[in-house]
Amino acid sequence: MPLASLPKAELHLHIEGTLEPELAFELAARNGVDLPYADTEELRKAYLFEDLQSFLDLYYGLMAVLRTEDDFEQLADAYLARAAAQGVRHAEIFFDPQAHTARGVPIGTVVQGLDAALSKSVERHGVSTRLIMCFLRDQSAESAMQTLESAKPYLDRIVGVGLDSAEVGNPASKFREVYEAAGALGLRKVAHAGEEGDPSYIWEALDLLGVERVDHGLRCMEDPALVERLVRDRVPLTLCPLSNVRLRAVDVLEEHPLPRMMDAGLLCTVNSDDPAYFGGYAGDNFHAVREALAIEPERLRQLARNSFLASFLDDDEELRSRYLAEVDAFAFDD
Ligand SMILES: Nc1ncnc2[nH]cnc12
Ligand SMILES: [Zn+2]
Repeated sequence: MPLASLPKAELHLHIEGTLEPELAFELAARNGVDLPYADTEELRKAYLFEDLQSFLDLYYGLMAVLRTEDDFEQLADAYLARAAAQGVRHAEIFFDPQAHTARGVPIGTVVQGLDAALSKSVERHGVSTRLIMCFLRDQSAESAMQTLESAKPYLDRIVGVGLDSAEVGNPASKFREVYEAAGALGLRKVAHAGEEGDPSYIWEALDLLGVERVDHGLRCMEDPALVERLVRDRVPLTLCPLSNVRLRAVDVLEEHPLPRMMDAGLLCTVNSDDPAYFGGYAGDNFHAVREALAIEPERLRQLARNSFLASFLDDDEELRSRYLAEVDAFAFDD
């Protein structure tokens, strides 16, 4: 079987980051939104990012086209179809409520629209799903708390909370209270840390927020004590190799620390982050790291196993076992 069909879980995926230019223009026309680009080609040409912030500016701007439940359903359904075609069997999907409520789109519209796609995903695409609500770390702690409060009617559809957006200058400590409150509501906890921020951002996510998984975690390699802690506690890292190149967290994929991270005993997973912007979905990321870093088949299998082990499928161990058996049975032929 081709590598793309290696069964895998995607654990670091922003649904808003799956908005392909074609769909953006379709939704813009439907909703009467003017985009500052002539066509999809011109929009794609703008995808040359210098860092995280230059990406976020474009990313939040393009979200203007997402307005109705149907828009969110269509967005999520298109992602699930693409992910399924690249071997994704389970997806834990981030969304950014504040990026929509700030534009007057209620959180209920977002969750109900996404849920309309997610609730049909097993049947339509053979992909099980979970939904994770992220707080924007460049907004205030009060806004995060209000967002958690506004999500209360929808918590049966949300498995956990995350933290994303501009990292440097917005440490995890700012969100200690809201994570405590989320934990008290039974929500799982993850956070972006160590993408652009130094290792202290990862320490804070672990020690102050009590996260179970670290999104990115790339810069942990600068701190041996931190690596030791992550290995000891088997804290999964959701790495996004193509994203790291596009946002210049690493210069070239050939220099990505993934092999060294695996050698160090870290529980690494490979994910796509914002695939419409960074040049590839989950299977494309696996393919790219295999080519650039010469990762051998048994290590690719380990990455796929890790994705299910790191997932929040502990509420369905039978399903997790089935997925792991699929990974073990996979025969590489390319
Ligand atoms: N890579 C990333 N880092 C932080 N926030 C994000 N939001 C969407 N993608 C992100
Ligand atoms: Zn991310």
